[in-house]
Amino acid sequence: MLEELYAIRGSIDNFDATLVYLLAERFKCTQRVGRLKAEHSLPPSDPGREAAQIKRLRTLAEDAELDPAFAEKFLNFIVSEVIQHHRAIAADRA
Ligand SMILES: C=C(O[C@@H]1C=C(C(=O)O)C=C[C@H]1O)C(=O)O
Repeated sequence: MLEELYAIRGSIDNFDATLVYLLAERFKCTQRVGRLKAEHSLPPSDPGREAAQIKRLRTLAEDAELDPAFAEKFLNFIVSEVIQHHRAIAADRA
């Protein structure tokens, strides 16, 4: 039993590592978007884009048998952090 538990935990650790790498790459992209927005005086957030992302992710989550409410909450958590970064980038340029 313990052998199986440790094996499963090994996989969980690998998944967590990929999440960190995925998030790091995503934040590199959003930082670039933040710099572009600041250069062109665009607002930090884009509610229309966010609504489209939520709709898409909820469908993907359903297909993947992941709770769509959780997928939405998770995206919102990340996007609010991104918007704070964009505000900081814009403030640095002001
Ligand atoms: C990255 C952007 O800025 C914000 C952050 C988003 C995100 O993290 O996906 C999406 C929309 C924006 O509110 C963008 O406009 O594309």
